[in-house]
Amino acid sequence: MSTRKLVLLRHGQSQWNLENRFTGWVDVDITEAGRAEAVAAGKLLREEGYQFDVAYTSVLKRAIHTQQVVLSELDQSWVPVHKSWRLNERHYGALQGLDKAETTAKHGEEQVKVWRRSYDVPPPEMPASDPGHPVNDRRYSTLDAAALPGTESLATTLVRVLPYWHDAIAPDIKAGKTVLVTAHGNSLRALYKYLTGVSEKEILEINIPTSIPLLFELDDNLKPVSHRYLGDPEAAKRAAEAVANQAKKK
Ligand SMILES: O=C(O)[C@@H](CO)OP(=O)(O)O
Repeated sequence: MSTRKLVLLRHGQSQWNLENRFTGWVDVDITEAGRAEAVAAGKLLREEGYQFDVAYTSVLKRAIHTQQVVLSELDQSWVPVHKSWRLNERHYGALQGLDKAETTAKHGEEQVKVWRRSYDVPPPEMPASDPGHPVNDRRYSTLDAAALPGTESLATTLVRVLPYWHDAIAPDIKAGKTVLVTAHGNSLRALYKYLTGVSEKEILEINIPTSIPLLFELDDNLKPVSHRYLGDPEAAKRAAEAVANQAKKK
């Protein structure tokens, strides 16, 4: 049996992470701090000798730019990159743009936790007439409009991530390639749930911090043998807790 390496990486701090707003498919960039986080992730991967053969990302610039910084830091900017909308963040529906703490003050902690972390309850839907709906965005114009969401739960996010996993990412890993996937808090939680098989209840407590590489070692059948954050485990734990607490009332 050989062990295959898959590194999952959430983008560095974005402008709306900084402003504590629900983001979803809104295409905000990383901040200077986010760029520094990406540099740090790249350095860590370089120190540990990672050599990627292929990289995957979403069609949102916070993930794309984070990945470019990481590959540049590794001096592996030549690595082929594939972008897909299927790796986008979970669509946050009508919550996109709202302040997380204000939303909690208005709707209560329990409701906001359900919207943020439950497995199958989607946030309120954004109508297709909203200029922010993906049917009105040129980058998705070649896709079937029926596939474009106005909101998503983690469960429906997983349904659209999985075909890309099976058709593109998994075959590369099976072919022995070392793969980097740079994506988003919830599209990565969907993949995390699929890979680890954690329950719908357990996934509620899983939070993915920005720009800390999460290494999965997989067997020949792509079953995880182990998974862990690279670098200081305590720092990763603290960063994940900070994500969980973002919706706390001020
Ligand atoms: O706003 C978002 O799109 C996500 C990730 O930043 O937020 P949350 O952690 O609340 O799911």
